[in-house]
Order: sequence, then C-alpha cells, then structure tokens
Amino acid sequence: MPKSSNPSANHAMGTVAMRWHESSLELLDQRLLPAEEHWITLEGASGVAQCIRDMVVRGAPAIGISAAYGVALAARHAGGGDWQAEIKQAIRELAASRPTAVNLFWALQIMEKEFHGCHSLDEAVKRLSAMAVRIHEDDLAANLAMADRALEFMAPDKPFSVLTHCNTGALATGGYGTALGVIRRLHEENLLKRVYADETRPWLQGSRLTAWELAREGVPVTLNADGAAAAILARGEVKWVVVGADRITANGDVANKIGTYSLAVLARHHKVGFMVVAPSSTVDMALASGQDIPIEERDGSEVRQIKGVPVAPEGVRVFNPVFDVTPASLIDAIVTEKGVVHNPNITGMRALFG
Ligand SMILES: CSC[C@@H](O)[C@@H](O)C(=O)COP(=O)(O)O
Repeated sequence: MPKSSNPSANHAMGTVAMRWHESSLELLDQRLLPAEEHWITLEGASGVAQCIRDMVVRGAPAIGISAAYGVALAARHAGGGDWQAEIKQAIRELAASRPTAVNLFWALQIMEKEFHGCHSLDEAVKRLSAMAVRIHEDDLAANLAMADRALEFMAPDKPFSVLTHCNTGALATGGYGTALGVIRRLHEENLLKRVYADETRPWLQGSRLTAWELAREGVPVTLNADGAAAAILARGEVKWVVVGADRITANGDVANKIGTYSLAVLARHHKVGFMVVAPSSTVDMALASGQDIPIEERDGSEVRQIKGVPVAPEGVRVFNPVFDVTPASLIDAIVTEKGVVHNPNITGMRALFG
C-alpha cells in the first residue's frame, strides 16, 4: 500500500482528528462527539481558522498542525494574483484564531520561514504541504518518545491508577497523545489499573472526548465530575495526576485547561505526583513566567448552557477563562520528547531548552 500523506493514517491507533489530502483537509468535528462522527472538508485557510476558533479541532498540538495545513491550503488554492499576499494573509488569520496554545504560533512561524524560501507558487505549494506533513509527523513521533520517557521516569513496578484532565489524546495531537499517550502506553504495558477522567467543565473535553477515545480502545476509564477529584485522590489509589499543556514558560509554569491548577494543589496535598506531558513545541522560553501568558476567555454561554439547554438563569454574569496557570513549584515533572525537567525551575528549563 502506498504511504499516505496523512501521518495519522500511518499509525496503528484508530482515532484521528484530521486527514490531509493535499488539496483539502478533513477535520473530525469534535463539537459533535461522542454523539456523531462528522467530518468537515476544508479547502482554504479561512475555514481552518474558523474551525480552530469554534473548536471543531482543539488541543494545543492539533491546533498547530491544522494551522500548518491551513497555510498549505492557502498556497494550493491561491487565486493566481498576488499569491504571496494571500499566504501572508492566511498566516495572519490563522494566528488570530486562539491566543493561549503557543503551538499555533510555533507552527505558523515554521510555515512562514518555509514560505519565505519559496520563489514561485509552484514551489510554495509543494514545500508548504511537505512542511505541514512534517510538523504532523514530528508531533506523532514526539508523543511516542514522551510516553517512553514518562514511563522511564515513573518507573512503575506494578499497575497503578492515574487521574487526567481535559483531552490530550489522539484528538488533541498528531495522533497518540501527550498525557493520554502516557496513559495509553501504561495500558499497553499492563501497568494501568484505571484512569479517572475529569469531565472538564464547561466544554466537557473529558467526558465527550477522553472517555470516548479510551472506551473505544478498551482502556479502563472512569469518568468523574471535576469536583470529585479531591475525593478520588483521598482514597490513595491514584499515584499520578497526568495532564497536558498549552504553554510552558521559561520558569516552568504551565498553562493548561481550566481546573488544572486546582488539581495540582490537590495532588500536592495528597502527596500524589503531578506530571505535565507536552512536546517542546509547547515550550515558550520567550515568556519569563505564567503571568505573561494570554489566557483565553470564551463566551459565557459555554457555562450557562449545555448543548443549548440552559443550566443557569438566562443572562447571568459568567467568568469563563478556559485555561489557568499552574506554578512550577506544584509540578513534579515536565516530560517532553527532549527530556524530563524534574522539579521544574528556570535552571532546569534552560538546561533543556536553551
Ligand atoms: C495535548 S493537548 C494539551 C492541552 O491543549 C489540553 O490539555 C487543553 O487544554 C486543550 O484545551 P482546548 O480548549 O480543548 O483546546
């Protein structure tokens, strides 16, 4: 069988968030899961930007990869006039889609650099597509490497349970997962007793996506309301809380899905390990600390309603930051494909990321 240009298709895991076809990109509409598996076909960067904004595709690495494909589509479908202006405009539009996950800006920077090296539209079409595929493939490889490193670091001698937050699996990445990749690997090695998945209010990435991904692969998953996490950790069965990241700053602070910070506080109180798993594309050494990270706030309707059904008084004032910052001091390990930063601080981060 010829090698597909869709990197996810070349991996054994069944779950994929996107399919690349050179002149179009298909995204699995994550807003409709688990009720419906519906794919959206896109032929331009504006559509991809819209899908990132509306969370058809979400998760830091997956956002970066789809944006890269968006730039490739802009070249492929350039109108024939000023193709360079069209590609630049596409990059600007994609960059404005969501603010917190640095993977988006990281991927766009790579695509922009590649674009600047192109002397014709023909060359841009080929090179930008190849680079987007490479970004996708590299992310998948990084996920697999992080799973190796995390297991080496945890050094388990018998099966144990973990708790996770949000969705960090194949749907959020190039195809295996960051935190969920580690959990998959534990399961593959018969070292996972059970994974507790926070439902992750308000968007419910945990119940709609993580529980779906894991259940269809036969990974033992128990879904819990976010507020149950303390009671679960108090029972002593969970050895590690394992989460992903949207941006990690030079001092080791981590922005991740809202509720991650509370989990880190809980983990420290219960003497449970707290591990962050993220590719180096999530590291932003240009920002000194988590205070500098732009935190996205989304519409209050995401809290007031579930699937359009009111769960709060109409028009009630809502505060809906969708990420929070966990201080480095509450984190036991940051696992990347380049290595593990144990008890992260600026020295450990610089040693690995310069
Ligand atoms: C591998 S995904 C890591 C993070 O991106 C994930 O935990 C998260 O916060 C996703 O947020 P989302 O708002 O769903 O894009």
